[in-house]
Amino acid sequence: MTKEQSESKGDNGEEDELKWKVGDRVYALWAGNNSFYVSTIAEVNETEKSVLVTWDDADTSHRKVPFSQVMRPSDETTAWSRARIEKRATVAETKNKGRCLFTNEACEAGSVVFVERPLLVALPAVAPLLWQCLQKLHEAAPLNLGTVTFHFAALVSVLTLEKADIDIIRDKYVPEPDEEPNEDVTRILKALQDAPLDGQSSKIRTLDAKGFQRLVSAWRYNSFGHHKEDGLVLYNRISMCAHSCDPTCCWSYGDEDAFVLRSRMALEKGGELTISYLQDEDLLKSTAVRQQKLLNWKFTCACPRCCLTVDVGRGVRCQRCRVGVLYPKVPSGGFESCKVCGGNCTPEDTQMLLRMEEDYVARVETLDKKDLDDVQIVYQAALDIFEKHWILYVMDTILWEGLRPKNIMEAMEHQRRRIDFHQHYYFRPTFILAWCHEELGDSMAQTWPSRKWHLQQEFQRAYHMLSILCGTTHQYTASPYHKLWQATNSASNETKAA
Ligand SMILES: C[S@@+](CC[C@H](N)C(=O)[O-])C[C@H]1O[C@@H](n2cnc3c(N)ncnc32)[C@H](O)[C@@H]1O
Repeated sequence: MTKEQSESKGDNGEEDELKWKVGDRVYALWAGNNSFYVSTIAEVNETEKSVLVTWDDADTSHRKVPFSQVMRPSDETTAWSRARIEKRATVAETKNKGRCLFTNEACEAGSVVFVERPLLVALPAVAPLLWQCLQKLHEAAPLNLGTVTFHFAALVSVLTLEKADIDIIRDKYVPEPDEEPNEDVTRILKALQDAPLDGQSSKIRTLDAKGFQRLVSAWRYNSFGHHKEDGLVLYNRISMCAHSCDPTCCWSYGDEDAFVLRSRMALEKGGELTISYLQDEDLLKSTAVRQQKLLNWKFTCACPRCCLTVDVGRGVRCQRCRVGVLYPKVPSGGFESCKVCGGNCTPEDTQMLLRMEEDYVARVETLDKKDLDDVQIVYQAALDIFEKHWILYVMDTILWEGLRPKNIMEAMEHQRRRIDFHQHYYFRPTFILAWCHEELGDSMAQTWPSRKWHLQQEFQRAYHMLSILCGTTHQYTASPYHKLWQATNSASNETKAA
């Protein structure tokens, strides 16, 4: 935390130690559970390099906090200078993943690695006429990428950025650096020659097609969808992060679309900083499905989860004893022998099970979420064949959401099964798992309000996970924290010690 305490002085890399003073509002680490809480500095001891804080909840324990465990409220949300980010993380070439990002310091689970401001946020409002023009072209004949956002962002880069920043974008990873302009790029440039673009047309009219193609691909392989609007955001350092299906980092948004990168687990100095290019939901799907999705970025993932030789997210019931669960070996496709009856799947059974799995996957993908009766029929039939399988998780999610307003008891069973599967297949903090616990706590509060220990347990789990994923001060984390507070109905240490 020492580095996070430093005051950033712009991009020249100078950093001064913060001088704390009485009355400063800060986040300080409460030694009761090693989480940060809001407080006010009551005393400063320069000799001991510590402060005495007054916790906002009037708790009187662990008030003495070393400087290294005190942060400004904005440190977790305001973008850091480039120099400060470079001190924290290094880009290095790797054998099989190109340039990747590594931490220069050991990190605790949940600590902020850095906060980066966007290089560019390409939203329709930045160039409305250009946006409309591209939309019209897309409506007339759909662009191959299925959206105008990549072409729009590439053009907005040319319109709004200085050459140095455009060069940064040109340097981003693209699968074919020498790619010739494709039909969409040529068509768009042609159409824009006569379009009214608010006096900015000359920059676009002089843009060469190959350069435009490169920018489109750079945006395609390195940007993030904007979290609120139809548009894209590109970050410089973050775009060096490799993907992993067991990512070492997670992120949330800070001020002005800043990217807050946090370690999801404890990391040693030099450890790789990875994120997931897939949504949390997809991290719970089989290795084959994840790898298929990652082909969008044109690589075959070789992360630790993808290298496992057995896929424990694709369990089937043993056909012989009906008790054991069999998992397929990858990539061969045969099933392991049953750990209960010791039986082996015959080649015919293996073929039959794999075919049924394919059929069910296809069926689940086309389920109408509103038709709960149909979902329940498919679910019940699938339970006869599968156990600890990701398609059951997908149906448990549909049934939890659909049944919740109508039949809370039944819905809760599906929520419990979602938690069980998540913990079985991918036991790391994720927003999905945290919210599963929080929602289950909400349902328990409605159904059995007297079972305090149970509510507390669900809210505590959600709170601790969200503290890692987005920090103790984020609004997402505040939600289970307040529920926990209400459930325990106490303003004492008990609540924080949760
Ligand atoms: C956003 S870029 C990351 C930076 C890139 N490595 C570079 O050299 O600029 C995404 C590309 O990095 C590579 N990459 C990322 N994660 C990978 C992984 N787990 N395995 C193999 N390649 C990966 C792929 O080529 C992917 O399309």
